[in-house]
Amino acid sequence: MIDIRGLSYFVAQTDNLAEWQAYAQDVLGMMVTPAPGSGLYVKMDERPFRMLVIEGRERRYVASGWELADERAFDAAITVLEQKRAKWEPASGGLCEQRGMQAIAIVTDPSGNRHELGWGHRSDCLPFVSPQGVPRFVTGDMGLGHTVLPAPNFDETIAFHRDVLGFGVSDIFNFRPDPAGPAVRIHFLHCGNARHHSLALAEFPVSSGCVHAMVEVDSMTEVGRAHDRRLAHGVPLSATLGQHLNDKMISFYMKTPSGFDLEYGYGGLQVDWSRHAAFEFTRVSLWGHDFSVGQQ
Ligand SMILES: Cc1ccc(O)c(O)c1CC[C@@H]1C(=O)CC[C@]2(C)C(=O)CC[C@@H]12
Ligand SMILES: [Fe+2]
Repeated sequence: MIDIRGLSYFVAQTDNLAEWQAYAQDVLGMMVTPAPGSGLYVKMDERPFRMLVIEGRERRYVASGWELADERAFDAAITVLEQKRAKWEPASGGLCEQRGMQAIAIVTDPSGNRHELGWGHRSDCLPFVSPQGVPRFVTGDMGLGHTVLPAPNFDETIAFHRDVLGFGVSDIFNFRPDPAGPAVRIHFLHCGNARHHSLALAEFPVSSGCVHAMVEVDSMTEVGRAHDRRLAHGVPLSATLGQHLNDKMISFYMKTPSGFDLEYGYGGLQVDWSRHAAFEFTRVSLWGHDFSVGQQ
């Protein structure tokens, strides 16, 4: 079984790096440095980056970077990919250099999402000093947060993530955009850390390549302060403040310059997986999270 430790980083693309730089610094409260070669490193903890923004014509999500413990775990992952006859490709030296990893195996899931499995992140451990005074983001061994990816080819995509990549199902939601109409499935998946979900798969296509990515702060005050900055900088709101039923996260959603949403939250559940039983929940949130604001 592949033993993924957490969401290490994601890669987003834009035709306007300056816009992403201002968004990261002024709204998210994160640090920005040039990435090796080209692009931007967005830093939110002691690692050099957790988001890599590259330049390209389309504004979109490019890839999810998943962390393996060490070279032995990486070799074991390759063995599993071979055994399960999953197509994979080694990343070039240049790509590993830009991602700051020792080695990366690139896989594409059955819905076309790109995943980079890597080991040995490079770090100078320089402290995170937020330009907006955000004390800290909740990362460490729980990874950068979570990502929600489109999975129109749902059954095969879930099977790939469970049986090949080794994710476990945390819980499931059957979303009915029209209460009388058919449900679209959203499954929440965990890996080798306590975060309730590092990945969710949603049974619909998304042109930007991602439904949303989530970052977590350690106080409600910081969610409120981020919301003030969103408003001050005119960033469109995608869902109002609310609290999820499954992971108890209190969050709001806003647009990123790459076309997908970013969830900015506090208080996500940390789970002891040996005691957890997966369940189906029937409401998005305990309170709030009006997604209709994003449609206006
Ligand atoms: C339901 C849920 C639980 C925990 C989360 O971190 C989380 O993001 C969600 C919401 C998932 C989902 C979404 O992100 C896009 C818009 C969706 C499809 C809705 O309109 C309701 C559920 C939403
Ligand atoms: Fe989320």
